[in-house]
Formats: sequence, C-alpha cells, structure tokens
Amino acid sequence: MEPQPMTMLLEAAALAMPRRLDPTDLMVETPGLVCLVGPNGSGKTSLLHALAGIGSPLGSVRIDGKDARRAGPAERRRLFAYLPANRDIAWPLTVRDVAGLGLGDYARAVDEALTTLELSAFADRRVDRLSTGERSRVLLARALAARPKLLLLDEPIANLDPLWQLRLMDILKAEAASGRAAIVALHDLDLAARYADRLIVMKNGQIIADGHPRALVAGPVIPAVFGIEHSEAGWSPAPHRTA
Ligand SMILES: Nc1ncnc2c1ncn2[C@@H]1O[C@H](COP(=O)(O)OP(=O)(O)OP(=O)(O)O)[C@@H](O)[C@H]1O
Repeated sequence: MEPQPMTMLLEAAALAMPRRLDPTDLMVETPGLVCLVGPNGSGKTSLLHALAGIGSPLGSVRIDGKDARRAGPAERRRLFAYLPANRDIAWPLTVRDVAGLGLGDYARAVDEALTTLELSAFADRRVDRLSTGERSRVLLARALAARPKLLLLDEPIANLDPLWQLRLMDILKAEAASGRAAIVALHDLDLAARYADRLIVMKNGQIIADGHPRALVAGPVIPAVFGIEHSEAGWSPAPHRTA
C-alpha cells in the first residue's frame, strides 16, 4: 500500500521576535514529535512564544491552512495548546477546575486527561496545595484535554520524577502517533534523542540544525553548541568549548 501523504500542519513564515528570535521559517507535519534543544537563552521559549502568538511576535503562523493569529478563542483551542515553563499557579481552584479552564465543552476529555496523568484521585484538591510536579501534570492535563492539533510545550518534564518523565514522553509519543504534532523544548538530550521524530537545535536565537535526532546527537553539532562531549559514561563538559 502506498504510504499516506502527511498532512501539512504548521507553517511559520519569517517568524521573529526582535532581540529574542531571528527570522525563522518552520514547517511541521503530522504526525510528529519535534524536540527543541539548545543552551539556556538560545531561544527555545521565544520560538514557542512566537508560535503561540505571545508577546507580539512578527510573522505568520498557519495551522492546517488557518491563520492561528486570527482564530477566535474556541478555534485557537482546537488549533494549539501552550504549556508555559512557569507552572507556578497558586489559584484557589481545584485540579478539575484548572484542567478544564476555558474548556467548557470538554468535560469528558478533561476527565480522560486527568486519568491519563493519573490525577483522578486529586480532582477535587486545590492546585495551590499540590507539589510542583503534580501542578505540572495538571497543566499538562489541560493541554491534552483540549485535543489540539498542535502541542507547544516548554520543558514539560521539568519537575517530574524519573518515572513521570518517561511516562510523559510516552504520552507525547502516543499523542503524536494519534495524528497530532508536538513541539517540545527539552534539556534532556538523551530523552530527546530517544523520543523525538525530529530534533531542532537552537543557538543565539536561531535554528542551527534540524534533522534526525540520533544522527544529530551522535554528530558534531550538539557537542559544539553545548560545549560538552559524549563518552561511555555519558555527557561531560568538553575541555575547551568550541562554540
Ligand atoms: N521578555 C523578554 N524580553 C527581552 N528579552 C528576553 C525576554 N525573554 C527572554 N529574553 C531573551 O531572549 C533570549 C532567549 O531567551 P529564551 O527564554 O527564549 O531562551 P531559552 O532557550 O528558552 O532558555 P532556557 O533554556 O534558559 O529556558 C535570551 O537572551 C533572553 O535573555
């Protein structure tokens, strides 16, 4: 059987944020889990912000042919969900309330997402009384519950324990396999190499490499960008930074 053509999902044309992100063209197709890696300050959050339309970015973003910037709130929820790096929510609301914020028609999907993130037993607890990792899972549940075409996730595994880091990457892989796209900023190169379908490497507000994760992680770009080197023991600082 002929392979099915992939759906063009996201097209970001000359997307930029002055002083934060250089003009960037990006096309992402479904299904796909795209990991963004790069040193601190390299522009991962800025790229996610620009894609999500946060902070008056320049350029245009089209998702399945629709201009994401012109979409109304309900349409935006179907197009994409954004998980910020800062999950420090201190609202006196329950887990179920927060997971369903702005998702009035999605009660069942919210319950399913709470189950996926193993939060059902917490559903009536206040989010401001949860641990940091638990709060992260609540906001992840909200992102998944909207069932958007595109997930934009900033360091979703930060604050998660090792088991939940792996579980979340499995969940994201399954989400991508079900026809979505996810663009995920990550600092863990090994998880990025293991799970991503595509790896984008950023430096100084630019995409400097974009390709197959294992090939990129085994090649010269990552060591040069981060100033690290790989051995049997894992990653370690390179004696002399080359980038
Ligand atoms: N609100 C802002 N206004 C101006 N410059 C900003 C703003 N936020 C970030 N920057 C700058 O933009 C650059 C990219 O920051 P960004 O947060 O996108 O990096 P990052 O790759 O996500 O970093 P990290 O790994 O530390 O989260 C940095 O030099 C940062 O100082």
